[in-house]
Amino acid sequence: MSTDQRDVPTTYSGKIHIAVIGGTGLDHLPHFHKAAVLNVETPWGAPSSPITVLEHPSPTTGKPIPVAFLARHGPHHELNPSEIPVRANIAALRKLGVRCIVAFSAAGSLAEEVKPRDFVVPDQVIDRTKGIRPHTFFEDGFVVHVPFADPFDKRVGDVVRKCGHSLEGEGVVLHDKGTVIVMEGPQFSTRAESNMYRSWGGTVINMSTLPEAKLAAEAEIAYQVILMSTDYDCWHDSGDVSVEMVMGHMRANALNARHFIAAVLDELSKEEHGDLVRATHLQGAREFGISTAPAGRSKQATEKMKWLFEGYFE
Ligand SMILES: CSC[C@H]1O[C@H](OP(=O)(O)O)[C@H](O)[C@@H]1O
Ligand SMILES: Nc1ncnc2[nH]cnc12
Repeated sequence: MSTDQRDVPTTYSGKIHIAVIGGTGLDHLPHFHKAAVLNVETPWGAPSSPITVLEHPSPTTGKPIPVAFLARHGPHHELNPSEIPVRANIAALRKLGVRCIVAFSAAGSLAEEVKPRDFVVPDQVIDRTKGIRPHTFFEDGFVVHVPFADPFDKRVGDVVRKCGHSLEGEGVVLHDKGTVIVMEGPQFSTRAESNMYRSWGGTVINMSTLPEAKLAAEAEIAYQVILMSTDYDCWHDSGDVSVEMVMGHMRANALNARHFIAAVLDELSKEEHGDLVRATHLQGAREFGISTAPAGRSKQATEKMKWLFEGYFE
């Protein structure tokens, strides 16, 4: 353990509403004050990594606003996309008070106009995971069906888009919408699959946006992912995707990615977004959407639900 880490508190008393989930090439956020590092246990196990609490001064009030940061693949990228304990990640963040997540992920481009190093703020998703990832909180005697027609939160998405465009003069290229195909992995696609996804209207492809977005929706958390294109996948004649290619583009564009996230955190820390980061527009949706009648609810599942949704189901 570094001296730096030894000195950081392991508890944090305030509520944290905003979180960033980082992926490949973005396993920490430097240049933020590290207020705490938390080890949170959930009924779904431990999250991918300890959760770092960063404090970000609000540009309007100067007040330090806490932001939770979680490295999706673990502190040393030891979890492949199918192994990520996504339920524990989302549950741990919700328990800390998080109601607004800005996720970040590398993605292959399926469209000529989305060049490597461009950013995409998608508005749709197609699920090509294979059912091997636990993907719901609502099971084992506690059935809830959640709307998912618009998989990302439009309000958070619009804040993210505005911030991305404000950085255009600094070399950020942003595509305001698109469909992300989420595949199982860890192998990349075949050429036939890549061409099929293009024919479906896919804009970009990755392995991590699901079930993350589905579980956030279940947990009444406003969620938007920012994708950075790191390759043209294998449909393109510029060379097949490899980890070296992904990492090369990610490293080369890391500064833009960090500026983008900092701009989003600046904006979300403003008082005018208080309701948005508390997701008051989503609040309470799960409490009354249960399909299972009280007599059919298992005690074990109900306990987990009470843990996750404090104050509901009393
Ligand atoms: C190292 S390339 C594959 C990897 O990159 C994408 O996203 P993330 O940023 O979460 O790592 C993709 O989903 C895969 O996990
Ligand atoms: N081409 C690709 N396919 C799936 N996931 C990716 N992550 C980055 N590039 C990718």
